[in-house]
Amino acid sequence: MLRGQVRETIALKVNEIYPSIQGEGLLIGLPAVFIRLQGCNLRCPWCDQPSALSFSEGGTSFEVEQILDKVSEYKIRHVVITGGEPFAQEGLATLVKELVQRGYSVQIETNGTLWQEGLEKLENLHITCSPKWSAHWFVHPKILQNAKELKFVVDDVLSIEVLLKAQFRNFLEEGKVVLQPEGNKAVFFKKALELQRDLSELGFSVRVLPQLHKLLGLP
Ligand SMILES: C[S@@+](CC[C@H](N)C(=O)[O-])C[C@H]1O[C@@H](n2cnc3c(N)ncnc32)[C@H](O)[C@@H]1O
Ligand SMILES: Nc1nc2[nH]cc(C(=O)O)c2c(=O)[nH]1
Ligand code: SF4
Ligand SMILES: [Mg+2]
Repeated sequence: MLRGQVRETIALKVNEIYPSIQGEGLLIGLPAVFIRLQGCNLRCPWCDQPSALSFSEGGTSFEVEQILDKVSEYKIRHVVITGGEPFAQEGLATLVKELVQRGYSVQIETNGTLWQEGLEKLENLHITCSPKWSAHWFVHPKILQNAKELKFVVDDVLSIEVLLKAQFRNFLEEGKVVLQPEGNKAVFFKKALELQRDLSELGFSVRVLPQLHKLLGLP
């Protein structure tokens, strides 16, 4: 099928597209265009993007071509696809491949429960996986094989036992784990630093990082 034909038939439900800086995780501080997709398969109690969770309400359907045009309006070469849960939109893989083909570096923010074929070992794709209690800490095997970092929200529930789970061990060993205090709250910064200390006593070093955009008053 001709490339143009594939793009015409694929549309995604978009909540918002906007420029900002990457406020979270190992790529923190990078200028980025955010593509926030609509709809999530989970419901985390403290989710800070409630308007992006419903599949039936909110969001606007855009063809891949239209999304690419919108992104090209910004002179920013890093694109963060988030949500909601991006992997819940079946056009994600096509969108990512089109962006990579155009020379963008692409990052996906995901809860890790879902996968789409065609995204294995893709150059210039950085998958950030944030495992969730609301999914009983399940992470799809293909996400574990392809993610570049794990980002855990530090709340009342997160424990060192979760962080030491076998499925997360090589991320710990490779220093690819970020602890992100829920809502930048002082109580969870304190807990994150305690977890970091306990992990370092076991020989693992993890990063404690804020949601920087919230401190800077950026979206
Ligand atoms: C809104 S989610 C969207 C992407 C995907 N559904 C996920 O959970 O990774 C983006 C990131 O924000 C984090 N997050 C959501 N609400 C938060 C909060 N109240 N405090 C800190 N991080 C939060 C998530 O854990 C995730 O890393
Ligand atoms: N500036 C900024 N950085 C972010 N990194 C991940 C975000 C998200 O909601 O996925 C996010 C966000 O909402 N804003
Ligand atoms: S998985 Fe992500 S978007 Fe979905 S409810 Fe949890 S934090 Fe929000
Ligand atoms: Mg956000």
